Amino acid sequence: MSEQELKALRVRIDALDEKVLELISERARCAQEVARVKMASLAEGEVPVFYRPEREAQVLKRVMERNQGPLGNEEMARLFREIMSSCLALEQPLKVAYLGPEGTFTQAAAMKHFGHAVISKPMAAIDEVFREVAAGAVNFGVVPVENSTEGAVNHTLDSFLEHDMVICGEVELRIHHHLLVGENTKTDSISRIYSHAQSLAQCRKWLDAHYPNVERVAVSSNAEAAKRVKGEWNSAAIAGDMAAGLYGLTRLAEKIEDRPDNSTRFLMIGNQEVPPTGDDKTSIIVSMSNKPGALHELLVPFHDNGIDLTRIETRPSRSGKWTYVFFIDFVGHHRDPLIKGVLEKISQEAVALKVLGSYPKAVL
Ligand SMILES: O=C(O)C(=O)C[C@]1(C(=O)O)C=C[C@@H](O)C=C1
Repeated sequence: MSEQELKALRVRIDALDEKVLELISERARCAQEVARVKMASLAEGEVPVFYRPEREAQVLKRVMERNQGPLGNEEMARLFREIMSSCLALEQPLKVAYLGPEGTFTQAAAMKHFGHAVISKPMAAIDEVFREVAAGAVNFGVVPVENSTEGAVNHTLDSFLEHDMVICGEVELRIHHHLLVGENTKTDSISRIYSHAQSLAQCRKWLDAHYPNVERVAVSSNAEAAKRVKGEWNSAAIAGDMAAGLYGLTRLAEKIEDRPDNSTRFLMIGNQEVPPTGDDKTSIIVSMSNKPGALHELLVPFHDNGIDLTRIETRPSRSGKWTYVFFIDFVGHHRDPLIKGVLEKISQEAVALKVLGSYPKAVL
């Protein structure tokens, strides 16, 4: 390519950038107008709701449907995700608590869902994320709920039993783990590998094959593991890209998770009910009386109405030894007449039924 051709293309890019800039600014002004309208239509004592997850899901879906490349759908949606995040910040900067410290996969999930224009607050434990939301110190919280290799994150499920929380969104993240070392690490004398217990489990076979006699130390998060390695010459950490970047560690081995499709699902928790989008999921907690056939009774209304169950999990209930609660996710919104009927049927048989929330299926 000649210098002249390159120059001409850059002139075109500059002109396009100018238009993009103008359009983004126009969009941002529109969002400011939306905020004004929302404020003006408030009833006496009503609190404005600026963040609208159902609308955001629709915007992102539309972008993906209309995109004709060459950028991929996900790439394009990610760009719009950030534009919307900044537009929302003009209306109201969202405060989001997540399972920290900085550099965790949960932080990456929070950014994927809300974009980068939020004020994010790392918390030391899952329960603290719930408490921070309950106390009103933040608008939303982000917690991991299940991993495709290791299953349920029990701390999260148990926290739902203790707090009244509304689930308002979900996000799925592909989890890639790396073996990370610091600049002072003697890589042939590694005697300890730090990581979160879930991550150690997700890399169990790889560790058995490559570091069978090395001590595995479970710490509170992958980011904490990365932090520790920085100051030690004989240790390594298993963590992801964000933690590696944050603590300046290098990858001794990449993508060491036992299953290549290793993914984690995260939930956004808050106090805000989300209206239907037409492509939603609902999460409920049910406790049944301890009698034969109770689980069958619980599942029949779903089957009879052709409702797609996406997950069912059992946890010990807090109210008695050997009694259980079921966490169930299914496709549909609790305001759909069909789902309403099913929930009514279940509540007739159940000891207790709590709808944790209906929310748009993950778009990104
Ligand atoms: O449509 C709205 O209610 C808006 O506030 C606008 C907008 C956007 O930028 O598109 C911004 C924030 C909301 O979460 C959803 C959408």
